Amino acid sequence: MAQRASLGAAAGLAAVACLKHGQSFVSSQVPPRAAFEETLQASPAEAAPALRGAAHAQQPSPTGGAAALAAPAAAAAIAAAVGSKRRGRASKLAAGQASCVVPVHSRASVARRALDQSSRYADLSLSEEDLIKNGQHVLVAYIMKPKAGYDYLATAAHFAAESSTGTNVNVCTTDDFTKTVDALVYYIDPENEEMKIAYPTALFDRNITDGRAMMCSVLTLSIGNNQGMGDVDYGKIYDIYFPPQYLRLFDGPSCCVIDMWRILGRGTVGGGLVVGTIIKPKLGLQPKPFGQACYGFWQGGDFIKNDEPQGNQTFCQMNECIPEVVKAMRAAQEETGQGKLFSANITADDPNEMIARAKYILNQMGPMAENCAFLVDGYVAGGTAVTVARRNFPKQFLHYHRAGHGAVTSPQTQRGYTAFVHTKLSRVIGASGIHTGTMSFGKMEGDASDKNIGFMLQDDVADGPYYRQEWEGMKQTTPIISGGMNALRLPAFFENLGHSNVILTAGGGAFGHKDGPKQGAISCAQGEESWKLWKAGTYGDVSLSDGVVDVARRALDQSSRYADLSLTEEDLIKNGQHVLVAYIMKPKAGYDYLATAAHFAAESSTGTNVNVCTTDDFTKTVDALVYYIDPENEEMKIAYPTALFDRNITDGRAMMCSVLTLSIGNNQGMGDVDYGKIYDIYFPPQYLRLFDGPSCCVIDMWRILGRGTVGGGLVVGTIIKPKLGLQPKPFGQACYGFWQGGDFIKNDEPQGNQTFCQMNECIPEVVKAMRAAQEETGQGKLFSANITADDPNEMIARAKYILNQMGPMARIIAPSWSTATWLAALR
Ligand SMILES: O=C(COP(=O)(O)O)[C@H](O)[C@H](O)COP(=O)(O)O
Ligand SMILES: [Mg+2]
Repeated sequence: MAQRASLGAAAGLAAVACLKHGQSFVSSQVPPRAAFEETLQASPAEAAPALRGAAHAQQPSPTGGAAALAAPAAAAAIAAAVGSKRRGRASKLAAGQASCVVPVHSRASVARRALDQSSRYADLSLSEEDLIKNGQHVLVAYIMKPKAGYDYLATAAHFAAESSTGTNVNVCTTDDFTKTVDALVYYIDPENEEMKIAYPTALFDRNITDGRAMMCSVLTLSIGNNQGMGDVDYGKIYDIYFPPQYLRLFDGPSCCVIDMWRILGRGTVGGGLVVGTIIKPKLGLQPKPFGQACYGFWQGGDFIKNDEPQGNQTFCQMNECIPEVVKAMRAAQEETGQGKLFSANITADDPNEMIARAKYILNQMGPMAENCAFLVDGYVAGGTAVTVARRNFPKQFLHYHRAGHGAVTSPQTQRGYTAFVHTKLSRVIGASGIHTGTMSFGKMEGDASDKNIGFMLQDDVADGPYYRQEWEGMKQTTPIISGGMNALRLPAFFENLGHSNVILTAGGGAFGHKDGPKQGAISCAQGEESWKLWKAGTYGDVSLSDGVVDVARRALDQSSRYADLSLTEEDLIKNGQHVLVAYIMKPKAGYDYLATAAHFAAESSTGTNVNVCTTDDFTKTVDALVYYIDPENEEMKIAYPTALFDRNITDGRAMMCSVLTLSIGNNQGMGDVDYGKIYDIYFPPQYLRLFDGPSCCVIDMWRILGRGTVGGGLVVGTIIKPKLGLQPKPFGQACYGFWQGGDFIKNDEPQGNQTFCQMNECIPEVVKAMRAAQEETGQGKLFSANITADDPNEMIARAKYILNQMGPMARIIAPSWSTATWLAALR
């Protein structure tokens, strides 16, 4: 115990030595090895065993007592913070869990106090006009608020530092080059919480395979670690500007609504509304009724999409369902004499599965392949999944469904980015169409001013809330309007937008129509027609929206179907057929708790906001069920039958994106839900085993480090700093320096193949450093190389290149992966 306390004191002291007065722990001229020695000399003797391989004379420090337990105290503070986020729900914790919270000693101020870096990371004399004219920066406008007591400019500068080349302290490895790629705060308005940052485009990672840009790198910096900084209360992106030169390094869309118009025989200009639906029920149709539902709608409508969770569920496997769709399409085309369109969901965790699905579907479609779009759940599966579709199937319309986006875009959250930003990014990465909600005319969250989203997606020059974007000929991404839409709501929607050249997907609006889907489809086409007639003055002075919006938002009470409070958790767990999810959920003011919970479960499984004519007895066997509510503590628990979740066609295995699409998908933007957040999720063992789980862990590291396989203790690691801005040689030197005393180095999360530090020069330096350090210390060394990219082929190319360079040391490489959208989804 005494030994532990003294080590704790040492660690605390080391931290103080490094962070005191916000100074670097050494001057930047001192080489890393000497720097390390100097730090050690400032630490008490007990520090030596903790810092492997270093044996130097140590002097006891007079501040040792005060700094003691700094590290455990920090851990306690984190535990306390997590606890406080759960707002007093500690009573629900098992007694044993609560005991892990230890008393908080005075510490946080040292750990959290940020260096004022405004002299380096802010330049308020820069003009936006010049930045745009020079075309070398991505500009990002945030609403940002520092935590109480923090200075606005200093916090903004810390934000820019953490989002580019810095951290919360100065680091000895920073050189003159580094500073040339600093992100700079160029505007602040503390009163309105506005902050603008200019990111040099050189900061962003570029493919080794084709030199093109990747959105994950833009996100990793602009909305990465800055989302969890201790001195920032919140920071959310409201606009983002891409200089045209850099914009052109992204794929952009390859198809859009114009291709649909052509297939529908409407020419290529102003083809008007593509009348579409979503097969409802959302889940729970078997192949035959699924095909019948398609056939019914195509009697009157143009376009059908898989609802976003529909894929290869055990009860509706693709190899039975797609042939039914093809049959229905063929028949409908023959009978109506018109082209028909189908958007098939190919989302999966594994890109190979996505490609297998797409190929299978195109193959089944045969000569109708052009009539087939591919749907990707682009928020939960991330930009990588979108890129799989964009790059492997550029001839197919790429349908971006955004289920789950509300977790970061909702006006209820002050972090993340807005729906405007999310949809704008989708055009950059190549979506042909993306859901844009209904701009307040349907059931989901939204606002009439969201029509700006439509303009940014479709026009060649458009104004965002802060920036004017020139797209310079990049194709449009067509808005897909969806969420509680029906014929009655369309005219006011079009009037607000100013045109009807968009795609409609009305699920409940078609299958909830009292005369069935054919009439539902025809009524939507009439919605467009009647708006045109109204505009022409045919109906005189009549309001388009009176009495309509209210109906759109009022949810049906579905609690008799989607809630069963008599179910016990014990039995659900014993039966092993359900994934159980515990939420903190609050309905909007005026909504009943149980009814909203049931609507939440409906939207997350087999239902929507209205009853649909296609629901059958089988459907109800896979309903998600609310089995527990505690309105006072805002607690709700839902049991999801495992049969609801999509399974690979290639190997029958499970995929996490499907779990997320249902459990934290559209329910994140419902008009009657104030907020809903997952606090726990339980997987029954049978289903859990359908996931891959880890293949390696710290045990492998211990083995490589020569510590056996049990209780090998701390792997002492670092992150190469500066975060960005090191060129290959100094990068290798930084590695060499740390490996003199430590075990493990990771690429900082945005480091990849920046133009100033390309992989084919940097990795050889790392290999050289590793070889030397291993020889000199006689110990194994570990490196975690960042292989993140939008394109999985790029990821594989990186991994192969790195392994190849490592040669016999390949076993000690850990690929590191950081897709910001995934992290956001899981947050
Ligand atoms: O299934 C639906 C709508 O069904 P229905 O027509 O029955 O309401 C879509 O997934 C949501 O519109 C997505 O929302 P958004 O478009 O806002 O992303
Ligand atoms: Mg849907």
